[in-house]
Order: sequence, then structure tokens, then C-alpha cells
Amino acid sequence: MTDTRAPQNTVLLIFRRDLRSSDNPLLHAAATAPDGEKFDAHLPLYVFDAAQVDLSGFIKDKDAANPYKPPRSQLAGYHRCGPYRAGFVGQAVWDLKGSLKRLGSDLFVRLGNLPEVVKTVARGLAENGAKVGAVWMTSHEGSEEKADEEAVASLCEEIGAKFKLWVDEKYFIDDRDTGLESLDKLPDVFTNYRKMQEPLREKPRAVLPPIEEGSLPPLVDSSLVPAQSAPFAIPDTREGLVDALVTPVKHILPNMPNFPENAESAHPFEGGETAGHQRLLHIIMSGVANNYHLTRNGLSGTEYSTKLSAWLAQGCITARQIHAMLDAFERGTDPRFKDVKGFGAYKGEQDEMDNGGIHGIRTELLWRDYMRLCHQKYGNKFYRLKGFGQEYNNRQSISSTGSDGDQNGTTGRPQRKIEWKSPVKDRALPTQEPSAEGVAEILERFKAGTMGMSLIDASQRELLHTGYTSNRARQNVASFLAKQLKIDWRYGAEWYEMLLVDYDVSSNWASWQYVSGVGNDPRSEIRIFNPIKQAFDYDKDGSHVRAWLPEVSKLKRLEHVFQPCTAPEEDLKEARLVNNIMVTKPVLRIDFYVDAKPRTNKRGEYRRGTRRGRGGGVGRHTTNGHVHGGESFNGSHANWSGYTQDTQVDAPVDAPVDAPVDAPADAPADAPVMNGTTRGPGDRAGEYRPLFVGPRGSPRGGRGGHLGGSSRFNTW
Ligand SMILES: Cc1cc2nc3c(=O)[nH]c(=O)nc-3n(C[C@H](O)[C@H](O)[C@H](O)COP(=O)(O)OP(=O)(O)OC[C@H]3O[C@@H](n4cnc5c(N)ncnc54)[C@H](O)[C@@H]3O)c2cc1C
Repeated sequence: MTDTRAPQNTVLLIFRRDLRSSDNPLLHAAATAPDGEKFDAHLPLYVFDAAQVDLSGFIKDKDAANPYKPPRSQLAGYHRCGPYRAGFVGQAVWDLKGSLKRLGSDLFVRLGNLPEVVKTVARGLAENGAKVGAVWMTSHEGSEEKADEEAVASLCEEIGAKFKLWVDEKYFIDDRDTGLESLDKLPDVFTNYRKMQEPLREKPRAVLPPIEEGSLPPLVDSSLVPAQSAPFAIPDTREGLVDALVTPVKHILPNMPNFPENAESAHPFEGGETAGHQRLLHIIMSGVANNYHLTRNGLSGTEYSTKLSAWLAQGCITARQIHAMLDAFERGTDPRFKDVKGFGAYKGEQDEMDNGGIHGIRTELLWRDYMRLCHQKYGNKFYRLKGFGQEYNNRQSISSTGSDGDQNGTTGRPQRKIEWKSPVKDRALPTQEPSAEGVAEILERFKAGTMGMSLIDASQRELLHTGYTSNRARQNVASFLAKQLKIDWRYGAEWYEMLLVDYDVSSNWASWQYVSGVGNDPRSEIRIFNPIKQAFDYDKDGSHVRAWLPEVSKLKRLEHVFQPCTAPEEDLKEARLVNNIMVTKPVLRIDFYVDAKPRTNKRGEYRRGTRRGRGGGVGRHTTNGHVHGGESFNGSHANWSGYTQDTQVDAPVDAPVDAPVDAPADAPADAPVMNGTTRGPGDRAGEYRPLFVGPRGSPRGGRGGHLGGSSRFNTW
């Protein structure tokens, strides 16, 4: 019998990566439905998904078993969601609950598999005489996300509820306004997409009007909603929730190094819409936004870039909210910013002056859109070793070689082979050097930041300790793993997936592909970052490396700080580094000379001019690093050909990932000047130390990658 108190037309609002109450299309539509289409009740629901999050922290009874396998990445078996993002999402969910309560609503939090939870909730309501009339959720990229959407849609058919999948409106340009007739028409080079969309200032839709308190349909009576099933219990405090999420995944490495004394997190921020909006306000008030184009290549501190990525990834804020606030500042319509330089400086469409910093932020937000569109276009090709680059039109393709069955080139055009190295025996090519064990050992050192290449090690330590590392460092790390060590880049992408607080499936996998040369970098074949030169350019006084790698901090000369194996014996002794693995067994050694003679560099001059002309704001470019010779794996040279340092490459002026040429404007006049020449492999074979050789020359074993856990991807 129907309970007359029980609502017969409840709308289930499923929150996913749209953890916000403002500018949220689902809430907006539920609040503004015209008479006749209004729901009797609403039920906002967030599910911590067992396929993403280790739920064992929610089990209080020590004897109870977790019905779900702890989620692991498919290739390497890493946690799917590490402690930083788990904590951040917990905070964001709690914040959303608070915001919804202020609107007269609430957030029901449940654990398990999303479609199963929806089924349980719908059944439970039905048993209590209520009925789910509709289920709404936003659409997200990712094969698992799509599978969930399909499963919920089928369930709705079964229970006679209307299913609606909403466009996720947290992007800069709304999907409906891109002008693309179909995804086939998405340009394969970002610059072309940007040109299609310019002027960017005019593109974003207006932010949705705020929801008024009491405008949502009544909140469903909580006594009608089935409780969380055993063995799980949901904590009723914010700290309890965060603790339950973080505890099972907080031991990342068996021998986790201590947080270095002199290091500070560049991302000390909390999850949630409230904190995201405070940060947005801060970047305008403090001048971070104005200066963004000058500082965005920084490595240390909270202020060189916006640090909005983690909130964007979880949908705590939307790109159009960011745009709206920046635009209000530029047009002078928000008096909160009246004392900030640049307030009201934009004089309308005729105005040719552009705030370089804000222009830069808009362009980065467009990159983010673009990577998601590429994900939509190429689907699961995002996760395969040979990438999606081969699908390009008009592009010389690259083929990948290895033994995991998906590495053959397909287009019949001239192809360069990438012989990816694997830590797994039956995936490694028979000719692979070093062996699978050797690669497994390097990956362990990659994770711990003990490879002996300090810019990369410092970034890996920062990531390990904080869940964040700069864009500049990310590019170097990815290039080092994929292009210099030639290790299957997906191990890096999965490591990032676990640790990044701002992990976003599209941005992460597209960026790894881009830098690894299998995605959509039009210059992928020649763009390889030289991590020593990059360190000289972007960590001019070595303070970033010294802070995150305290071991090398006592070395005096910068080139030794950046590559400790090159330091003289007495310096190593003084710094107590003689037996350190970073010195005794660097995974790669790059010869790099520093001298005092400035070199004229016409190319550099030209770039400076070009970037200035476009508002790039690039200053003195006094460094010229050169890589000598090749590197050796167990004594044999890796196959480098031609020029390898990134200074040889013209980077597009708006490229965030591929802008390795620009020295920041604040380059001191007395920055060291580096000279040298690039030689082909083999020139200096005798000078390179054998790599991957264990103590006393014996090969060292290492933990291999292993498959395990839930399967996110089906096209390895
Ligand atoms: C190997 C690699 C992996 C990456 N993985 C991720 C990831 O998982 N999640 C993620 O958000 N970004 C990723 N990025 C892109 C970029 O490094 C981060 O977005 C940026 O460092 C975040 O810091 P921020 O918010 O201060 O960025 P800002 O420099 O202030 O940029 C503003 C916003 O623009 C977007 N953005 C900036 N650069 C990029 C870019 N290259 N691609 C796409 N969007 C961009 C972000 O949303 C960012 O918050 C990756 C880059 C590389 C090279």
C-alpha cells in the first residue's frame, strides 16, 4: 500500500565530479523546474566508489571482511586513489554537504559500486512506499564512468524512472558552443583548436544564477532512505570521513623518506567549493593572475600558478566561474578588486591590450577542454602504449614495439620505432636492455626519487610528500621516463593517477601521451627535455632541488646539485654522498658543461621577440645547455639520434606542455651560461657509468609491475 507521506516522484541527484552547489546544472534544473514538472522530493547522493577508493577504512568491526577488492591500477598495481586526493575529495564532499544544508537540502553519502548503490536506494525507497521518478547525473570521461552511466540508465528502465545524463558544465567552453559538428572535426593540433575558438574571452557561457534557499523540492525524508549496508559505517564528522579515506592508502612506499625540513608544499589547500572560491579570489587580489604568464613555469611555492586544478578536477569550481571572476576584474565590474592593478583595464572588444596573465590562464583552461575533447574522440586509445597519435591525419606516425600485443604500427607510412622497456618479463622485448628486473628497479627508484637526476628526483619527492608538482616538473618527469629511459610511459601515468591531488583522467593521460611522443605533440619526435638544462633555467639557485632532495643540498656547485654523480670525490665526502645510490648508480648520466662565456643565440632572440609580441612576457634567455653523447644502459648506448636538447625546438607560444624554450622573465643577468655541443651516441661511451648494475656488479632484483585489481581499461 502506498504511504501517502512518501513522495511518488523523487529525483535522485547523483553527484560525481561536480562537487559544488553553485553553477551546477542538476541543482539548478531541480530548483527551477516549471510547475507541472516539479518533483515531490529530491535526494542528493554521493557514492565513494569501490572501483576507485579503498573502502576498508570504513569498516569498524575488525573481524569483518571488505567485500570489495582494494582498487589497483591495471598495469602496475598502484592504489587507484592515493592519500592526497582521497583526503581532498573527502573534504569536498563534506563541504558540499554543508552547502546543501544551507539551501535546505543535504547530501546522502554511501559506499560501494555506484549502480548497485542506486539500485539499493531505489529499492529501499520503494519498500517504504516511495518512488524514484527520475535519476540525474552528469556525464564524465573514462571507461568505468561510461560503464556506470550505462548501468544506471538500464536500472532506470527496469524501475520505470526517467534517466537523464547531463553535460558536465565545468569546462571553459560549453560542449554546445565549440562549433564542432562532430568530434571527427576536432583539430589534432591544439593551436588550431585555439584559433577556432578565439577570442577566448567571449566564449564561456554565463554562470548559472545562484540557487535560492528553499527553491529545491523538499528533501526526501531520511527515514525512507536505506542506511549504509554492513560492514561499512559512515563517520559523522569531517575528520572521521577524511581519516577513513586516507588511512588505507597512506603507506605509499615501504621506506617513505621523511618530509624534508626545508620544503614547503606548493599545494597546502583543502578540498571543497568554499576553499576553491577563496583561492580564486586570492589569485586576483594577490596579483597571481596578473603575473601568471611570467611565473607559470615556477617550481616552488603556492603563488607561481593558480593551483586551481584539484578543485576543477572534482568540479568544486567551474572554469566559467573562474572566467566570470577574471572578467569582472578586467572590466572593473566587481568592486572587491578595485585596488588591484589592472582593475577595469579592459575597455571592450576594440581593446587590443590583453592582460597577459589572464590571457595565459584562459589558454590553459582551453587546453584542459581540449584534452577532454581528445579523450572523447579517441576513447580507450588514451590508455594504450602506442597512444592515439597514430590516428592522426597528416602526421608521420610513430610505431611502438614491445611484446604486449598492441604495438604494431598500422598506417604503412614511414615509422620510427619506439622500443618501450617493460618491468614485466613477458612484456619485455627479448632484446630489451636492461632486463625486466633492471627496469623494475629503475621504477622503484623513479617512485622514491633516487635516480640521480635531481630535477626529476625532487619532483618525485614533492609528489610523494604533497600530491602536487608543477607543470614544468611534470613535463620533465614524463619526458625523462618515456623519452630518455624509454620505459613504458603508462607506469608514470598510473603513478601520477595514484598520487596527484588534481588527477584528471583526460589531462593526465593526454599529457603523458603528449610528452611521451605518442599523443598529439606535433613535434614529438624531436622534443626531449634536458633535465639539467631545465634545472639551470627554472631552478636558478637550486633552491627547489635542495629543498626536496636534502641529500644533495650540501653540494656547492649547481651542476653537481643537479647531477650529484658528477661531483668530485672530496665534495661527495663532505656531503656524505659517496655511497649514495644516486651517485654510485645514476640511472642516466648526462654530460653537461658550464662555462662563463655567453653565447649569442639567434634562435633565442627570435623567440623572445615572438613571445613578447604575443604577450608571452619572456625575459632574458642566457642559458644554452647541451647534452653530450648518449646514455648507457648496462654499458650499451640508448638510441639517441641527432639533437636532443629542447633548445632546438620552437615551441608554440601558447603551449603549456610544450613550451620548453622560454626562460622566465626574471632570469638574473648573471645566470650561469652553459655551452657545449651535442654528439651522437657512442662519442663518449667510456665516460658513462654502467647502469642498473647492483652492488659489486651483480644485477639487482626489483619488484616488477603486476596486473591486478579492477580493470579500468580494456585496450592495453
Ligand atoms: C605528465 C603530466 C600530467 C598531468 N596530469 C594532470 C592531471 O592529472 N590533472 C590536471 O589537472 N592537470 C594535469 N597536468 C597539467 C598541468 O600540469 C596541471 O594542470 C597544472 O600543473 C596544475 O596546476 P595549476 O592549477 O596551478 O595550473 P595553472 O598553470 O595555474 O593553470 C590553470 C589551469 O589550467 C589547466 N591546465 C594547466 N595546464 C594544463 C595542461 N597542460 N593540460 C590541461 N590543463 C591544464 C588546469 O586546470 C589548471 O588548474 C599534467 C601535465 C603533465 C605534463
